[in-house]
Amino acid sequence: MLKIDNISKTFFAGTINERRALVNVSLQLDEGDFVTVIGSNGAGKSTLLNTVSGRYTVDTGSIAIDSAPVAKLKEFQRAKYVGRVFQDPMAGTAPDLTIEQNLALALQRGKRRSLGRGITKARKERFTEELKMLELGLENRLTAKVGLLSGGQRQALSLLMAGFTSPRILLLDEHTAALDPQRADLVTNLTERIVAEENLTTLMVTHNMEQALKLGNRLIMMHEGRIVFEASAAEKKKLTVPLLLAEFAKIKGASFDDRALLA
Ligand SMILES: Nc1ncnc2c1ncn2[C@@H]1O[C@H](COP(=O)(O)OP(=O)(O)OP(=O)(O)O)[C@@H](O)[C@H]1O
Repeated sequence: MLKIDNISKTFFAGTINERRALVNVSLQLDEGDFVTVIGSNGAGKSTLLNTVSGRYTVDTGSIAIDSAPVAKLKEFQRAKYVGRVFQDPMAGTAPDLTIEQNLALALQRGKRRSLGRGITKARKERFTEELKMLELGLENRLTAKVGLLSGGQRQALSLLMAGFTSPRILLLDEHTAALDPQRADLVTNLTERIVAEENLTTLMVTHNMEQALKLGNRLIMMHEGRIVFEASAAEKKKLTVPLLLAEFAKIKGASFDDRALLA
């Protein structure tokens, strides 16, 4: 489904600001795999998602979605494969368009865009049904501008839109981090439901360890551009927050020792 093979990405290579964001990263997701990604600040988590979505191209290595090589495709050319929800609730939806216009746009993703004939009666019915699922009452506000919604409501809508056309890969980048605990729980539960119902292959970055353990069937930990710890489905079931923290400590200690050795 998603095959990331030995990719590397360095920003500002050869300058004083050089940042090795990804170093020889390989990762394979089978259909329906839901991998949670944790790691310290600057570990390369967002860059990993950005190289899958096409926001950044890789320096070396390859990425295949459904066996099709995509590493050289531009972001818009990958849009038909990839659904994405960002940390910023404002990023996934268009504030000046109504809820139904946003949903119509999401349906058009990867196809030729045309807003005019986007909102048919049949579509309105579908939108109403899908919005009911969110249990936020948005089905009664189809013609309300999205800019009027709360962050949590927008994030729930973004998630619905990202899952709308059953993307081959769903990328979630700290998509509950900016929400208050109650809304974060709501969006977390919604994520679980949408991913399960659509059997979406998903990569989710989170700083919340409980969320990383609750969601998904596999887990990876990144540090300094590398995947430093991987839990398979069976291993993930046995993981706890203290065990993850112990892994973190071990890895940070190890890299400190490495640096000490180099000094
Ligand atoms: N567009 C960019 N230009 C320059 N450097 C970048 C860019 N994007 C990321 N980096 C650098 O690449 C490294 C990895 O960043 P990335 O955002 O992927 O980390 P992250 O694990 O998502 O961190 P965080 O948890 O803090 O969001 C960092 O050193 C960062 O400064």
